[in-house]
Amino acid sequence: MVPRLELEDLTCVFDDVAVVDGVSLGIHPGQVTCLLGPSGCGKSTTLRMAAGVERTQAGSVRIDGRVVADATTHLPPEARGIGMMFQDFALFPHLTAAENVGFGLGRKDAGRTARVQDLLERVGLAEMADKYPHQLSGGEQQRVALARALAPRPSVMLMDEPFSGLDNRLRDEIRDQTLEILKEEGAAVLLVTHEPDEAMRMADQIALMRKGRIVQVGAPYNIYNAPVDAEAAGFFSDINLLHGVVQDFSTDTPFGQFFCPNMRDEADVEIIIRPQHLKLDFDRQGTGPLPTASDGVAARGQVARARFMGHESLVELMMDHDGSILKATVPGVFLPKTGTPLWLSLRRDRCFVFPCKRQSRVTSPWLNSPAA
Ligand SMILES: Nc1ncnc2c1ncn2[C@@H]1O[C@H](COP(=O)(O)OP(=O)(O)OP(=O)(O)O)[C@@H](O)[C@H]1O
Repeated sequence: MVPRLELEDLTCVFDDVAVVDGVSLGIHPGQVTCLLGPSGCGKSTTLRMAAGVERTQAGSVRIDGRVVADATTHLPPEARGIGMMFQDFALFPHLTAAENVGFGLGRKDAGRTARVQDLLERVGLAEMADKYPHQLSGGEQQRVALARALAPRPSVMLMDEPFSGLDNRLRDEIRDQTLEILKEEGAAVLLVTHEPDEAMRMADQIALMRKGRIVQVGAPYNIYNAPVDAEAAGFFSDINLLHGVVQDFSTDTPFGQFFCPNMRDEADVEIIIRPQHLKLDFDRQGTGPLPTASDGVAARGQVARARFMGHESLVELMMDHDGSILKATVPGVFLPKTGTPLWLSLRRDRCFVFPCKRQSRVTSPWLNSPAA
């Protein structure tokens, strides 16, 4: 099946810098794709090229197989059959909620009133139809903006940080409502965000972007559980990072041996693990837990700090073997005193081993860097 929205090799150069560099992506009807990445990586510029607000310098944008932009073609945004929603909502202040929603529908459109009414009901604002934007809360304005963007039944929805103006309390609820309506409408959705949680919550597919390029595309589960590199892993959560050196396709660590297939001898490697995949155990007069196949060998440290985070506790251990700090999270309340000896093991199926990309070679092979 041809994707409804196809970006192929999109490139945008500003002042000799490629801020978007060969981006390709396909989005099917009813699918939400989140373009996720740090500030300045080129997400909005990509979206703006898809919308037609920014000219496409190289590559192409196709909607339902039709070229709407390439080096020689440029359909304006209103001729592309897209809905757009940006972070400032940009409602017309002199129009009521109902008039805002109906704005993109022709005055002679027979179904106009019914469509406006239906959308206002679905976003839970039927009672607010005659209110002006300044009489609505931030969350209500966001919902009017959503209804307005969806009113002409766009085949593609382009959304740039559409929830960033909302306070935290409202945001989750509105995200869920928005997702439900987007799914009902069946548009292909490209949503820009710099928040991993938002992408995990909303996306069928996440496209992770860095320095103008897409570095990984996949379902949230796959991106989280099989990151392409340490930076991708660190984008979604705090991580622990151990360094190792390859010898005979493996590296030895105080937590046991890790395989390093296809890596040459003497190569530096990084072993990444998220804090929730470390296991803590009591000291038992210095003996610690026995090694197991799934958790490898345990290593000892002393509690440097323990904090209660709400639904879990974060324990930082200073490791006996090199003085580095490793972080482990434990469900519920676990607040051992500073200096308490504890043993730490790593869930080996949750460790990622990557060639080290960093330029500076570390002095201690087991040094744990601050989380990315
Ligand atoms: N019109 C422009 N002229 C020159 N540089 C620009 C222009 N628009 C964007 N840039 C630069 O391109 C880079 C990418 O910007 P873009 O807005 O696409 O990033 P982003 O990933 O959406 O960031 P954010 O999450 O902060 O919005 C930035 O370094 C930005 O300064």
